[in-house]
Amino acid sequence: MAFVEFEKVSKIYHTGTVEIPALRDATFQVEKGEICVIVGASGAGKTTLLNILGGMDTLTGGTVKLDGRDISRYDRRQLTEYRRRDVGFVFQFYNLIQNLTALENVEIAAQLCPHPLDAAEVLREVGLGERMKNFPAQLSGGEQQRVAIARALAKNPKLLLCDEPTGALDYVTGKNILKLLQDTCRRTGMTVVIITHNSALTAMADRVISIKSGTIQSVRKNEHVTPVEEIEW
Ligand SMILES: Nc1ncnc2c1ncn2[C@@H]1O[C@H](COP(=O)(O)OP(=O)(O)OP(=O)(O)O)[C@@H](O)[C@H]1O
Repeated sequence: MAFVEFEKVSKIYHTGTVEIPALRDATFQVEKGEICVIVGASGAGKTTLLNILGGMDTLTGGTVKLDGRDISRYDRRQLTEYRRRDVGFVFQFYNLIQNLTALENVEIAAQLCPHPLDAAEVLREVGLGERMKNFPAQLSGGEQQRVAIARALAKNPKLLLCDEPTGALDYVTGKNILKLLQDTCRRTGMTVVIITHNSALTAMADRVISIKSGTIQSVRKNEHVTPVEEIEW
């Protein structure tokens, strides 16, 4: 049994009388502790897939299991609980609370879950030991994304989901963030799923899933994972 299992997952959005098939029979698996990069063009269905995996959206058909649990049958309350306890999210635009310090942003998320890590310790691990008392506006984009990653990690989640985590960052800063994600995955054994349109990032992944027009095109295990610092794009 794999850690993440998508089995013939479909998602149809309805806007008025128009049906938009965002996912069609999506089937794939991700093993525990892997970095999985899901790559595809704009509109391919990446966010839809990530939202379903993160319990933020429901599916039209199929089955999604995480760690043996069928999350696709969860009701709203169970999904809320799942999002709180089991999933850490990192978004393109950080989504920090502006009037809380870096430390408070991490603490507030940690308070939601039963077995959080120490917020200050996690901030030190992402390289922000000296900036904990700063507000988001006093931090660079890369530092804000580090806070967002610390916030996700402090929940001690089963799964870390990242939606274009470097989309708002310059090249070097983006690379540092990806290195942090790769190092964190290796150090903690956490399963990390990253969605991106940048196919260069597939080199850093243990598993590469390519998606086009809502259909999984290929699922590939990467035999030669490249350290982020050696990837160029
Ligand atoms: N809430 C929604 N209502 C209607 N259609 C939607 C909704 N969300 C997504 N779609 C449609 O579903 C398809 C897949 O969208 P999705 O956002 O998953 O793609 P994506 O690969 O993440 O794209 P991008 O890289 O631009 O974010 C698109 O055709 C999109 O317009």
